[in-house]
Amino acid sequence: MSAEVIYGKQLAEELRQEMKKEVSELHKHNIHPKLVVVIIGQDPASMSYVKGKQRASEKIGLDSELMELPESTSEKELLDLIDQLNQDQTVHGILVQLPLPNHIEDQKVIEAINPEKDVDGFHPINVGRLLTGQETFYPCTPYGIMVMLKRANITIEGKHVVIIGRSNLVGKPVGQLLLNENATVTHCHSRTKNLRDHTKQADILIVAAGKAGLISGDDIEEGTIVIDVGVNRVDGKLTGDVDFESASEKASHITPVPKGVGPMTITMLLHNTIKAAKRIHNHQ
Ligand SMILES: Nc1nc(=O)c2c([nH]1)NC[C@@H]1CN(c3ccc(C(=O)N[C@@H](CCC(=O)O)C(=O)O)cc3)C=[N+]21
Repeated sequence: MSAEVIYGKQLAEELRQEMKKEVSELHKHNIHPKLVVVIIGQDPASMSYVKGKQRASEKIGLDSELMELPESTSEKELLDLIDQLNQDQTVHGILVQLPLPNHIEDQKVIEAINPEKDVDGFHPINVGRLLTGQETFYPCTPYGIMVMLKRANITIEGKHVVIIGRSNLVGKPVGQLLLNENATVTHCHSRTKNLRDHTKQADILIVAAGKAGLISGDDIEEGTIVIDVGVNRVDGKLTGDVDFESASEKASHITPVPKGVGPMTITMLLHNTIKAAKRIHNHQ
């Protein structure tokens, strides 16, 4: 079997066209959704992601501001800035690019963001809402994965989904979203024994481990749906966690890297920013 490739990039473009129309409608009601992205330091990979977010925001007509702060920024300075952005009526979404330098505690920064402006969906309030099945900002990568599965007409209810990875950003929340939609979810991670025994049982395999080449065709059964969330740089090239060539011979569906999950992550960030603006302005 040769897998159907699910191109997040293509779906992302469709969705962004719709969002562009929605933003111009909001402008007519004097609502100008605005995203502020804060980046500390100059890590080249992080810089390239935030530039991508910036470009995508502008393309659909969002107001967007990139705040580039030096590596030497103190935790207090960052928290003060967040406080300012929380109070700024013109700002609807705040994203602080992770990872942060070692002298700043990620969780402290995440908790400082007003949950109503938390377009990443990382604030404990929003995490708790997701856990209890309430309406909230869903983290962008997990949300993007759900939209991709739906648009590919993949049924989630009753499926056995195996997730490799348990980060707060991807592994845990994607498991929660899938559980909320009645999947049976298994989480594997770095201490899991006999990983292949688990991956072979997956109807849907989500790989978010951050290890290039972790999964190959030998690790899955025929007909598995494979979602590759890896963003690894190997010899300067972006590659996922899955060996695409061997896995696509057995999978029924597979996402590539690049052009797979990544563009959907950015798209859901745009979606969350529009949603934040509508909520703050009490618009429908
Ligand atoms: N607060 C926070 N929120 C995040 O959502 C967040 C973060 N920090 N830190 C880093 C990770 C990583 N991430 C990506 C987003 C888009 C692509 C993406 O669009 N990738 C393109 C290619 C981009 C390229 O070639 O460089 C693709 O896969 O086709 C990748 C990675 C968001 N993250």
